[in-house]
Amino acid sequence: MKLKTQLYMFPTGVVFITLCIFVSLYWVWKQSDAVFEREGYVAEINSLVSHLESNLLLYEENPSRDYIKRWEERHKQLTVVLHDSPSLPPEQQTLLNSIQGLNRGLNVLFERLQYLSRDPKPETHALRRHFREKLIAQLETIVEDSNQLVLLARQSLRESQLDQIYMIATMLLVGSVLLTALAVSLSIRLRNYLDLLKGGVKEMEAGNFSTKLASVGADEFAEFIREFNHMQKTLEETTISRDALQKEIDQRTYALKHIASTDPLTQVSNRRKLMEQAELEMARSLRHQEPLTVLLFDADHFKKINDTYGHAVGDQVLIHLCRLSEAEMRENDLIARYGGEEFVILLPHTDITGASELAQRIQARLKEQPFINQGEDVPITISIGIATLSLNQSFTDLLNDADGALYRAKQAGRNCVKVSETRPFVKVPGSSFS
Ligand SMILES: Nc1nc2c(ncn2[C@@H]2O[C@H](COP(=O)(O)OP(=O)(O)OP(=O)(O)O)[C@@H](O)[C@H]2O)c(=O)[nH]1
Repeated sequence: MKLKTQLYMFPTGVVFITLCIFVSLYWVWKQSDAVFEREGYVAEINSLVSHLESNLLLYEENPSRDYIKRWEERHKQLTVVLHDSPSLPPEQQTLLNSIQGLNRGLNVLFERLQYLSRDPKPETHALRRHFREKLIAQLETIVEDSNQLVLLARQSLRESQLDQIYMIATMLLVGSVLLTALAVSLSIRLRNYLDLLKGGVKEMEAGNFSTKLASVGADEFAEFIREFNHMQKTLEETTISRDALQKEIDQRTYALKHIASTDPLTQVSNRRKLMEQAELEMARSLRHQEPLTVLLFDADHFKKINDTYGHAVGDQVLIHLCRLSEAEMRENDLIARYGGEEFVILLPHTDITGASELAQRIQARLKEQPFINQGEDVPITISIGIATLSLNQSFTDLLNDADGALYRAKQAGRNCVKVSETRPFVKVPGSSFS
């Protein structure tokens, strides 16, 4: 059943019950009116009968023509009243018929009484009294019957009132039961649909757009659920395309970051990345009181290699130099091209000893694995300067120290390692720096 129909049933039911109650009350009012009318009618009959009775008594005392005339007038009026009766139910109509029969007999009896009244014989006296008593008895029977008619009318009204009360009570009871059942069914429907929707919204909130809500039937709720599913599908598609876009952006951002921080020839970090990373490592080194050392190396007589083999081979030699160095480094170490044929290796948690060992390993490896150009070894050596971080020193100062050591290595004949003589960063338990 459609929700609209179910909602319309409430006012329709209330209007129907109210109408029935009004009709019922109107019916009772009409019945009461009819009883009042009958009471008036019976009062009129009783009044005329009473007149006839008193007229009869007067006639008995003085049997004059005047009283006969009055009797006839009253009797005529009574006949007219009985003839123009209101419409009555069968039982009351039977009673009225009996009154009409009695009325017809009144004149016969009165005529006989007149006849006997004119006869002065003493033996007629008893007969006259008999007719008079019969006439009075008949008049009283008319009064009794008419009173009975009123009683019947009142009884019929009472029955009718009881019927209407039962009918109204039944209607109110049935109506309220039906409307309550309707309200309960509506509230269950509403609660079920709201629970369903709540589940759907929670799923969406959790990022799950694929769960479709079950739409049963063809009511407004089912229509709403279908619209909800449609919205969920649209959102799912939008989210998928947004996710794909975000993935693409992430990939491109990563590529751009890589390009921005990488030397295009050797694919090691560039100077910019070196500076960024150095800043982090210096802060970490100071915080954890760990040594931080740099290794600065430069290819020896590189100009000669370029001149001998050409610039392109010189490029390949630089790449070879980087790959060999990387092979000897730890994961946390960072190699960066500092400029031209000069490279820096940033060594966290490493002191001078560790850096010197690495420098020697790189030199040894270079000796073992020279660059080969067209089947011919290209002899290449490097000079290395090492410096470790001192207290209150900037990274530029540290590089300058390493550069000073490198200079000394060059001066010492190249292909060797020199260490900066600045005061190293020393870890002292229980205090900060020394
Ligand atoms: N092939 C190549 N050569 C480069 C690159 N960058 C710098 N160079 C060359 O490297 C050479 C460096 O020469 P110098 O500064 O005189 O030093 P060197 O010849 O290595 O001599 P020392 O450093 O004193 O041993 C120059 O000829 C530069 O042109 C590069 O990316 N590729």
